[in-house]
Order: sequence, then C-alpha cells, then structure tokens
Amino acid sequence: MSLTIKDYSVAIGGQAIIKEASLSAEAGEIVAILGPNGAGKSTFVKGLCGLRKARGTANLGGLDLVSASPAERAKKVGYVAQDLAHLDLQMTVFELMVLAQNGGRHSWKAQADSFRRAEELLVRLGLMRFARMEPSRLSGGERQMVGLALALVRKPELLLLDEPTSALDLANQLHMLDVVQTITREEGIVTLAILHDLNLATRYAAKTGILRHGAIMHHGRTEDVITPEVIAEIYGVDCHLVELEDAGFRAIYPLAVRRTHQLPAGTAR
Ligand SMILES: Nc1ncnc2c1ncn2[C@@H]1O[C@H](COP(=O)(O)OP(=O)(O)OP(=O)(O)O)[C@@H](O)[C@H]1O
Repeated sequence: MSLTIKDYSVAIGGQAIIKEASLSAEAGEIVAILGPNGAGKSTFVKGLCGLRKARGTANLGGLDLVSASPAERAKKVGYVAQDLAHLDLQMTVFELMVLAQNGGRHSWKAQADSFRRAEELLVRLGLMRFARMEPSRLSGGERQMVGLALALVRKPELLLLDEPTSALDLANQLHMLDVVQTITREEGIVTLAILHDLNLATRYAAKTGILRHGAIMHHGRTEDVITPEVIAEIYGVDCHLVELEDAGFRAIYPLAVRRTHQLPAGTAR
C-alpha cells in the first residue's frame, strides 16, 4: 500500500490553509509531519480522513481519498485525533474495541473474531487492565493509548496520528511508537504521525515532511530533512546533531532560539 499526495489543498472558511502540497510514502513506512504551531499539520491530516474538504489527489493504493465516499474512506483510514472527547460514551474500552470492528457485521464468527482481535491488541499495547473501564475514568495518557488501540483494531491501511505521544510518559512514548512501527511494517500500511519531538521523528520515521504556512517546505528521508540547517530555517533554533551509532539513530539537541527569529507577539526573550 503506497500513498501519493499531489497538489493537495485544504481551505477553511474560504482561507487556504494547506497549499498545493505533495508528499509520498511507501508501504511499511512511518512519515513524520513536523512544523511550527499553526503550520497546518492537523488540517493536513483532517483533509485525508474527510474531516475537512480537500482538493487535489491523495492516492492510497488506487483509491483517491479526496474524492472517495465517507464509507470507502472509513474502511481504509484510521485516525487518532488530538482531542479524544468522542471516547466519552457509556461503554467500556473492550466494548468500544469490538464495536469499532463490527460496522454492519453481526454473524457469530465476525463477533468471535472481533473479540479475539480486541483482546490481542489490548494485550500488545499493555491496556488489558483498562478493558472493563469506561474511557471517562482514564487519565489523559491512558485515553491516548486507548485512542490508538481503537484506530488500530480496524486494520487501517493508512494510520493518521495527531501528536500521538503528547500525553505519554517516556516509557509509553517508546512502547506505543514501537508497536506502531512494528504494525506499520508487518501489515505494510502507511502511517503519518504529527510530532513535535524531533528525536521521536529521527528514531521512528523513515521519511519526514515539514510544513510551514501550509506548504511542504522539505520532504524526503528523515536523515536528509532533520538537519541543523533545516531546523534553524524552520524553527529559528540552533541545534547540535549527535550520531548515536550504537543505537542506530540520531539525536537533536536544541541549543538556543536565534535572536532574529520571530517569536509570537508579546513573548519576552
Ligand atoms: N476551525 C478553524 N477555523 C478557522 N481557522 C482554523 C480552524 N482550524 C484551524 N485553523 C487555522 O488553520 C491554521 C492551521 O491550523 P492547524 O491546527 O492545522 O495547525 P497545526 O500545525 O496542527 O498547529 P499545532 O502544532 O499548534 O497543533 C491555523 O492558522 C489555524 O488558526
């Protein structure tokens, strides 16, 4: 399953937020979507899952997500939003995991398969202890992990994650992204993950796209995109790049915001 996005634009209230963006990914790849606050990252993924009206093309293994029907899109795309308020239903995590798989299928066989898959995924993500609880009783990080489980349980071909680790502690950040990376590779799907942590991007993403003012400024292999020069250009921050040869990835250490960088109005240096 590959993804090819071309001349892709999203407008809100007549204002162009994403402008003629292009981006591509191969089966089994995680692509990090980076960029400053307000750059358009959430809007970019919302257009792909149908929450915003888009123009252009986004070809996922032969299906154009921009012109697809909501039902076609829902079969192929899994989305984990930043705001997980929609999880507050009077149902347990396990019930939600089963319901998420059973759109219209009521046979006993389908039911048994979905029970098995729900349990398998909750075990894999370390979430079985929450199976009988309603999401409203969970902490922010626990809800975020359940949100990921609910997206994965439907076997998406494109997984869209909007800041999937923002509420997670260090161990859970690595555990969740390890599972996402393994499933992305095993099932040959494409994952787009909006991240603010550059080191999670260098560790997990084969490719990176950087957005600024709604345009893709850089896109390619992560090691070619996440460099001190690009980070200085996009964020106005000087960084030191450290090669962690034994671990097999690179780390970025931020040194200082450049004095020439435009901070939001009213911010003191
Ligand atoms: N509902 C809306 N109505 C009007 N403008 C919006 C709306 N949602 C987003 N925008 C605007 O679109 C632009 C991009 O917003 P978006 O949330 O996509 O950015 P982002 O890169 O995800 O930001 P962050 O890193 O802060 O989450 C912003 O300028 C924002 O003000």
